[in-house]
Amino acid sequence: MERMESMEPISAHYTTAYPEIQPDYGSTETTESQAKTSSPPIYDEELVHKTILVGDSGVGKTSLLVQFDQGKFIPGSFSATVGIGFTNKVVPVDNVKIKLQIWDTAGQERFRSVTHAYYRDAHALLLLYDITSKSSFDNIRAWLTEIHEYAQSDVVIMLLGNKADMSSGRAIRRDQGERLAREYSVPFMETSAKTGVNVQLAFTAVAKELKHRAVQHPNKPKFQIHEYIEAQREKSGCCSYF
Ligand SMILES: Nc1nc2c(ncn2[C@@H]2O[C@H](COP(=O)(O)OP(=O)(O)OP(=O)(O)O)[C@@H](O)[C@H]2O)c(=O)[nH]1
Repeated sequence: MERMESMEPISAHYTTAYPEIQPDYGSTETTESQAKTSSPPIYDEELVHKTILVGDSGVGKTSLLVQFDQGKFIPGSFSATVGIGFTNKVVPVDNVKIKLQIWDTAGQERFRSVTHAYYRDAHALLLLYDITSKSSFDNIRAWLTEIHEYAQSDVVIMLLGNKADMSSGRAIRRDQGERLAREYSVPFMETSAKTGVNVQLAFTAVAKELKHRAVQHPNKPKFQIHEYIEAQREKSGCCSYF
């Protein structure tokens, strides 16, 4: 297996040095005492949620992250990601700051054993396919098998059909993405790293889910990521969920 130290940084604003962050969602003791007093749970803004972008090479993982981080799309020749690196983003949710540490992985097969090692302590995985690439969609099942093998069972998973702006080259209908997402009970939406459609929504929905998991109050209804996405879909008329 390749050693992480030997890998090149993905870009200037990423770093390959990975400080071992062990997020703490709050001890059981705290949750129990909060339940007894019914006091509202307090979100710890120091929490860092490890979020990983995965999917075949070329589906647009780096582009999605650049669009989310910098609000821009850099067209031109495709340069495959080497290794793995992260960028930190703070997402405001309900007046608190959710810290996402977003890892961009290399989709190429030769890096697969390296990226597996990162799944173990991931809190969220954004799994991408390219709506113009049937093979990237067909490979989603294999990705989900790997995720279930290497990631924690309670990891937040979201399926994204990227390059939604390329309607003329579409190979996968939206309802095919919806059906696959329904089969695996994961939220789904189509995104475009080029136009920015649903890019903020994808990360915000994940941040909201992670926040609610961290402060889940026994007397309060569970946050429904599907309903949240549906509400947003009504506004943008663009995405689906399950
Ligand atoms: N039209 C369009 N092109 C996109 C979109 N997202 C990415 N691309 C293009 O697709 C190509 C691959 O994008 P990347 O972001 O490098 O793909 P990746 O998934 O990070 O690839 P690996 O690093 O090899 O895993 C690039 O030429 C991008 O410009 C999109 O939403 N729309």
